[in-house]
Amino acid sequence: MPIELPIRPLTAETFASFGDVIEADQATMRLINGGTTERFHRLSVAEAEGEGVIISLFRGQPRRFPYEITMMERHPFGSQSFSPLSGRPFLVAVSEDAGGRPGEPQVFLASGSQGINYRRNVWHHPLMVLDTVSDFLVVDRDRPETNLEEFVFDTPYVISEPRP
Ligand SMILES: NC(=O)N[C@@H](O)C(=O)O
Ligand code: NI
Repeated sequence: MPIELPIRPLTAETFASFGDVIEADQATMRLINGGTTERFHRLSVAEAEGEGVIISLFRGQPRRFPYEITMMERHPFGSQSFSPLSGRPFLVAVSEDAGGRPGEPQVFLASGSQGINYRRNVWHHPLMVLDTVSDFLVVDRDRPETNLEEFVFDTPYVISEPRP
């Protein structure tokens, strides 16, 4: 029987042990370009060992609910960020590491104005888009085929509804 997972709102505090939330944080803001632009500086840092950092666009198909989380993945040699280009909310599922395997996933609802950057080697579920096809700007390490570890759960988890 799948284990039900609750959804929580995404905040910098609740996400801190997994990575950073990319959003307009006034504490980081500095005015540039003659005062015409607000720069929210250094919201996160891209990490990549042995390969360059690249920028890609992911066009994700929406997940159907109830949605089973049967696996998690991680990227041992680099961080991975997702920033919504379509301005649409999406789900983020992350796990603490429990002796080389993911613990119970924690699920967050990211708003359309929030992105996330998974720190290097953090267990997460692949992109979970809601409702309609959505585009995301992704910053991560080049050659993803050499930077992927996956784990399949014995017992799946389930997200019944896409909203808290
Ligand atoms: N495979 C790929 O590039 N995407 C995943 O890493 C993901 O987290 O969506
Ligand atoms: Ni990933």
